[in-house]
Amino acid sequence: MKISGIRTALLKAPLKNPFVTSLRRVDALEDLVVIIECDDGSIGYGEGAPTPVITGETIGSMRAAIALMEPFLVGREIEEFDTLLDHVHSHIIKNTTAKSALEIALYDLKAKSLSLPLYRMLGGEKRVFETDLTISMGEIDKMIADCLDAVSLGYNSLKIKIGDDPQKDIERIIAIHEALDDSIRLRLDANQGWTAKQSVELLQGIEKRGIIAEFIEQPVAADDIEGLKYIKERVQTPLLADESIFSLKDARRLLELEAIDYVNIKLAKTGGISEALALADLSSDFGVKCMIGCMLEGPISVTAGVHVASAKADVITMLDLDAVSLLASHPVETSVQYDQSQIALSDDLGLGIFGVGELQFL
Ligand SMILES: C[C@H](N)C(=O)N[C@@H](CCC(=O)O)C(=O)O
Ligand SMILES: [Mg+2]
Repeated sequence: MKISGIRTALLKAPLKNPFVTSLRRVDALEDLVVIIECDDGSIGYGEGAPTPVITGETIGSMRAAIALMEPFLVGREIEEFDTLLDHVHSHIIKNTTAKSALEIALYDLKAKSLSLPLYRMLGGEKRVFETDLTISMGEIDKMIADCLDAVSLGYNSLKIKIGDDPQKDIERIIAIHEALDDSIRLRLDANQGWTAKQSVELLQGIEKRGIIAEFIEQPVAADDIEGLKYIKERVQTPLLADESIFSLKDARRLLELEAIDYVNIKLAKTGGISEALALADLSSDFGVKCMIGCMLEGPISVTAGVHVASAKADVITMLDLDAVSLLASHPVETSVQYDQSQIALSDDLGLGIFGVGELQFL
């Protein structure tokens, strides 16, 4: 099974609602699909959504990074899998979403070459997973209405985007907590919006009112490691690192410092599946559980995340793989079922992606 070509295409999809965090507002999904073709007709699908404010990438930079790696991959056999992964990672630093998109397509092909669903190749099982749903940051009434809608659709965990204004954030959390049944788990994501002091004041404030969220995600700037430690020592709410952890080195530092309670693994940050698996193993060695998350991205890369969740189900105990549910429609044909909070893996080979509809090839 020899790689005969690599093509990239733009995937554009409308959202049900604008996606708003403290870092950015997005009105429609635009990401990059990677299609690796082999001489026997096999196709591997990959995908990645550039998130300039988090990974520093754009569609243009992803295309350029993939073009740089292409000559090292085309003409090689899928059976040389480890060498292929090595090429993805060794010719350029950073560019993690581009690397992830390529890796996902290579893993899809490798699993197909073994006639296995990807999760089986990775040692996982066919399972149904439960994801949360993200509630975009906005006015309190709208956020409450969005939360109630999500609950009526069966979501048990809501990820509340905050972080633009600590005072307003307290009001949002209190109002949302009051509006919901206690059984609904609240995950708070400030996307780096607060200082360490503000985080402690705010979290202690809501804790005094009896509100203990499932976790607070990335309250402070990505490089504010001392800030994370300062918060962890002063609040009861568990602390989850997102933008602070891309690599194993990032994670090891935070885990050794005991500065966090949970790790958010995203393929777009780790540079794909291989490092995501290693990050789950490293966290497990430290006795720390993980969430697998996603950017605002499409069904191919989110599905890759579900396979990883299956492979590392002992340590990946939480899913934030809601990006497919945030889309109003998309052209990807997949046998992995996305039904609101429920995501069900299938028996199909590789990722379980059959086609990508009409895409704009670049
Ligand atoms: C979509 C997912 N639930 C999410 O919130 N992901 C990111 C934000 C990514 C983006 O801006 O595209 C997160 O911070 O966890
Ligand atoms: Mg986050």
